[in-house]
Amino acid sequence: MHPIAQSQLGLAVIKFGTKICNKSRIGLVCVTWKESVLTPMLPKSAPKKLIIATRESRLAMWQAEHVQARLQALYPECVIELLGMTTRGDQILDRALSKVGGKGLFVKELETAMLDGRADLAVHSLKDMPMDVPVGLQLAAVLERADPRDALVSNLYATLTDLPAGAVIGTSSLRRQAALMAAYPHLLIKPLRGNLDTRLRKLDQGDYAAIILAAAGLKRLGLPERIRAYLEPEQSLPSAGQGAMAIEIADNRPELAAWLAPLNHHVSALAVHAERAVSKAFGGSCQIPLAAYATITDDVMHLRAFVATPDGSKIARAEVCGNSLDGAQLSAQIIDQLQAQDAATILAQCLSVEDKN
Ligand SMILES: NCc1[nH]cc(CCC(=O)O)c1CC(=O)O
Repeated sequence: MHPIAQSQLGLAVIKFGTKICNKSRIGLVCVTWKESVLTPMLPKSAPKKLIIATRESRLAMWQAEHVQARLQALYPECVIELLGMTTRGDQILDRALSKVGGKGLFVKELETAMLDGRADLAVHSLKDMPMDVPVGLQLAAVLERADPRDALVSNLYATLTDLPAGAVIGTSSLRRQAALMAAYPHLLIKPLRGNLDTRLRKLDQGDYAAIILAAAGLKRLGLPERIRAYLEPEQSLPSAGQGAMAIEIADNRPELAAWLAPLNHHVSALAVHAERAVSKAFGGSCQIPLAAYATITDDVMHLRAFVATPDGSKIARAEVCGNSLDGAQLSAQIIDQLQAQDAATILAQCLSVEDKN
């Protein structure tokens, strides 16, 4: 196995395992390792002023304003301000994210603002957050997950099966690319970067026959009518955390963590933590085509994942069901299943493709 993959596999299981073991199973509220998964009661004190760091894309602003409104409802007396920031991920638009350093590019400036005391919290799309929360920071809450599915957006075609051979599909996600190329080898995938508005503009200019976007983002921007078809998990398994927003804070602010805890959605948090443990085991970046998606019904978690080569020619798939409080064990089982299908070779292939680029 690739040495990086090997060490990361071990690490993920141990850390996630620690988290679950620390958690009380008799109903007492207890904040675990770096990410809290249970929702405590509303704290007795209330914040006087909160500054929310956010990227300035329309989606990021919507998400920050959503959190602002939720907090305002909880703490009517509190002054809540937004601090808009540009990240390197917003600036570098001419290269695939997988080639310029991945997810951290969208969150670093916001994290620095919190560590410097210029902001109290940052609101992120959880999908864009690296699997390792940097030292000094923690996830304080995962909000209730919205639609996790990918969506087909096109001015010409209503479904993926309508697309003719040679049609150009826009996506810069290696996960979406691998899923599409495996199922529709006659389609051409071309990179598509930029925020949602930019991507939609490029589609409307005629650069692509269709593009794939997250349904949640389109709905948040008030553009559900742009969705021509939903890609069900069987067609395009979502990426870890897709559709969920997260709140990040400095880890030396327990009172702030308590103020934000009522926004945590327990079931969504259980699902995305399991997904992120799988993603982390395989490097947790956007450099490899990786999907991890959990649903929870009646306390039963159904966790699915795949690791693929970028062209979709090799795909390792795994699936497990179990108690939703056993996310750590379920993700470890998924990782084992993927390894048994030679995920390490797939991963090594991705990394060597990456080296050549
Ligand atoms: N990678 C960018 C990104 N980050 C979060 C979303 C959508 C909203 C979400 O998944 O919560 C998107 C757009 C997309 O993938 O189409």
